[in-house]
Amino acid sequence: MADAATGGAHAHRHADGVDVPTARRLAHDAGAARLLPPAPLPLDECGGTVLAAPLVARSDAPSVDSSAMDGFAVRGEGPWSVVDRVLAGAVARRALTPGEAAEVATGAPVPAGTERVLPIEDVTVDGSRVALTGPWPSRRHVRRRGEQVTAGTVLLDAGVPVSAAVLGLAASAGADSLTVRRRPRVGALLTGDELVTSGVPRPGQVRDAVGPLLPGLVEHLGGRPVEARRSGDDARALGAALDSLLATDADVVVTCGMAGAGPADHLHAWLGDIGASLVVDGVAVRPGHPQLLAVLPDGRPLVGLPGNPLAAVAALLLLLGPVLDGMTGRVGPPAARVRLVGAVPSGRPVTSLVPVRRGTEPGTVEAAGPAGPAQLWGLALADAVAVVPPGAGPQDLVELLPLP
Ligand SMILES: Nc1nc2c(c(=O)[nH]1)N[C@H]1C(S)=C(S)[C@@H](COP(=O)(O)OP(=O)(O)OC[C@H]3O[C@@H](n4cnc5c(N)ncnc54)[C@H](O)[C@@H]3O)O[C@H]1N2
Ligand code: MOO
Repeated sequence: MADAATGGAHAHRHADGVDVPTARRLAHDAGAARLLPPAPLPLDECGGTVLAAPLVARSDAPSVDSSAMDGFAVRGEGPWSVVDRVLAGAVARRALTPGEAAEVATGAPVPAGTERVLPIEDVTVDGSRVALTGPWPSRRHVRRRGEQVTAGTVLLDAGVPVSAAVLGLAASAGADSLTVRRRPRVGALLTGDELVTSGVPRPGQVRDAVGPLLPGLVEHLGGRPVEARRSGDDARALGAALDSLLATDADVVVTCGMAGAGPADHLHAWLGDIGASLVVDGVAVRPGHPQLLAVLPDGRPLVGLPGNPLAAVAALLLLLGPVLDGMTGRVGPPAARVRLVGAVPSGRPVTSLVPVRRGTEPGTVEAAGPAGPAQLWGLALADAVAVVPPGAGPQDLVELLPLP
């Protein structure tokens, strides 16, 4: 690491950097310090945001007593005379008296006085008379008003990500808009003189693999990818590219490459020069230990990804994810914990990240494929990344970080 960078640095650093739980907590705290303001948004613009206020039911569900079946709402003993017809969108003309029936559609309001709904398959209809063909059905097939939810019920707490199901629930609850925190805008800078963006690289060149994976992962982690710029390796080019990226409205900056201590790694020096605070400078994890998190003088977080592509993904999962959670107030589900079977790292002194997929035995996962730091094959076959803590044995449960 370049000494110049320690000027503005406050991170406590040992050989490898901080441990994984500490890194994730520091990243979450840095994001939470930049909590985005809550804002009302129309429902159709809320997908992928995070609730900033609880979702409260605005009405009872169902809003009236309604039929759960296509059939006949009846009162008293049969046979019944059919006096009304209530299809979806309509309301009954009048209450039923004993011996009367109304034809009803599923979801339609039942007339006042309805005791039960007889499904169409359980009755015979003769002109305006309807009779039960068999014994009384065991169920009444009437959904009572407020049976599912009563007005004022808190359906979801602040912090819940707005999924497709949440949009549907919000609509059912009568909401036209939601108070949410938008996706933080994530600007990126990919560094490296050797990078090419098409074709098979010539000797000395490397095909950029992080640029193509970045938008999908940023999106998966709750951000909005807005810019992906490139810079060569010299210090001035890096500084100019970062300055111009910071002039955009990005809420978070991600860099790729230059996270290490090599001769062309000018990121630490630039961070030191501008007076950034280095919050995480290295994490005790394989792959991805040179990852870093800084807070820029204007308060924006910068996540530095190592150049090796799987190491870059490690940093996205361990640092960018928690930063974005902090900025949006997102509260994820409790971590899934499973047993990692097969050839797995065991008894290592630092945390290992292993791309995994569901194992054949229930409740297990197995390594998905080859996963060296510069290798994405296993990741492409994986549905999650397992976090294997230092010293973990083959029987231990491990946390899964889901992949898109
Ligand atoms: N003396 C040491 N050398 C290295 C160490 C170390 O501790 N001591 N750590 C190694 C580890 S681990 C990693 S990871 C890398 C980190 O490197 P940088 O973040 O400084 O990145 P670069 O040097 O620019 O690149 C490393 C490697 O990755 C390739 N790369 C970069 N960007 C991309 C991209 N967008 N797509 C595909 N591949 C990319 C680059 O060509 C290099 O091969 O440092 C190790 N060295
Ligand atoms: O972070 Mo590095 O890729 O572990 O090799």
